[in-house]
Amino acid sequence: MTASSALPYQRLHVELDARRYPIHVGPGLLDAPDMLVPYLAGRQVMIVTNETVAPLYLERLKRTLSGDDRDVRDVREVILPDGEHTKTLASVERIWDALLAAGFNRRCTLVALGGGVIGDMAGFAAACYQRGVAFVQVPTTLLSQVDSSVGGKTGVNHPRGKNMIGAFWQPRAVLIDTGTLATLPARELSAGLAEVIKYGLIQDADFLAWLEARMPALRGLDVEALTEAILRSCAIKAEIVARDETEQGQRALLNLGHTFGHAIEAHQGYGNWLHGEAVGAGMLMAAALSQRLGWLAADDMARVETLVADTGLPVTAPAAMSADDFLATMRLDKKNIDDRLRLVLLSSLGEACVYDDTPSDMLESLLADFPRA
Ligand SMILES: NC(=O)c1ccc[n+]([C@@H]2O[C@H](COP(=O)([O-])OP(=O)(O)OC[C@H]3O[C@@H](n4cnc5c(N)ncnc54)[C@H](O)[C@@H]3O)[C@@H](O)[C@H]2O)c1
Ligand SMILES: O=C(O)C(=O)C[C@@H](O)[C@H](O)[C@H](O)COP(=O)(O)O
Ligand SMILES: [Zn+2]
Repeated sequence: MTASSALPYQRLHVELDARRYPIHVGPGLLDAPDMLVPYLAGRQVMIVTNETVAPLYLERLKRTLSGDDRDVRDVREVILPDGEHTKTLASVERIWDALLAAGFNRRCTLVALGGGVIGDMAGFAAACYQRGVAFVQVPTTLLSQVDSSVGGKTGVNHPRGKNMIGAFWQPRAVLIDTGTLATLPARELSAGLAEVIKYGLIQDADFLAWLEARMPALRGLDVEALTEAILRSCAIKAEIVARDETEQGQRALLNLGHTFGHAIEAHQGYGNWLHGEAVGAGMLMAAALSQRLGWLAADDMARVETLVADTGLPVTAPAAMSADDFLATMRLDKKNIDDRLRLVLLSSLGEACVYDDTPSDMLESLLADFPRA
């Protein structure tokens, strides 16, 4: 971070009937037992992390969770390999194996320490272990802080499609220590900013304009700008999830750019392209299609292109991917109903819709014409 933060920690809530849970945001929260311990189900705690994040933050979290003489907890860890390609059922089995080896019961809590890959897998492991145990999200990438730690989508990839195996399973709390962003590689920061831009595009034109002005500060790790981006993003996500927890309707708007992006990720074998990068290119494809439908003006399209480029994200699709490659994966997308492709498109900047009537020749020509590199 470029500035040491005088900001206090802040808190939002996800309002899900009786299952309201907090999102704590602030610097140094990894060291704050008050923000974590009240959300544990019992004395058994399994931290799920990976080999990149463990050397950075595991010991601090263990100290915070371990308790004192009066209140001792059994805190274990499972350290998984790193990378999107490891987001598989086999990795989740390693979590279950560790839980059983430790003799953990239904009153245990899983704590996900890491990015979205760890959070999605730990959440899914928690959803299934002994038919469901508590879990807490401690996200350490920008992407996981603004998106994946909130809302309860958990799961793993399948070679044929992204997040194809999973469950909705909400965390008991989300603890966002903004200090962890200091160690995040610049490329991962840009990937996280893709999901931040998404919120502006789908429902907040003012936020979009703020992002255009503040992108250099965000990429420069300005702590106040990042904190504001996290709070505004989480507020939008929490509000959409509260309206439509299991994606019966409006939650699908959070999928802007993902139908195209998931096709890129699956085609690449979940390597090379980061999720946020694929979403960045996918949002450009969705915007370009919206322009062809006559919904987005050329000036608006240019604003989206400039913002995505200024974020350091790819503005082209992979050279090796044909229109048919895109369509093969897009046909398996979870949003589709019967044979109809449902895409999230932009009705204007700051407003999105789910649309299932795109003329197939228009989509095919967009997929063929979109720039490749
Ligand atoms: N559940 C949801 O709602 C949701 C939403 C968005 C994305 N996702 C999923 O999230 C995943 C992407 O998440 P991601 O972008 O966090 O990727 P990631 O989990 O792979 O993390 C990115 C990289 O950063 C490293 N890292 C994590 N924290 C770090 C830190 N503080 N300092 C240094 N390195 C650190 C990780 O080890 C990894 O190498 C995808 O699988 C995507 O499908 C899920
Ligand atoms: O929370 C949601 O809903 C989202 O769609 C957020 C997305 O950013 C995220 O990538 C999510 O995992 C995609 O879900 P999927 O159902 O399309 O696999
Ligand atoms: Zn996403």
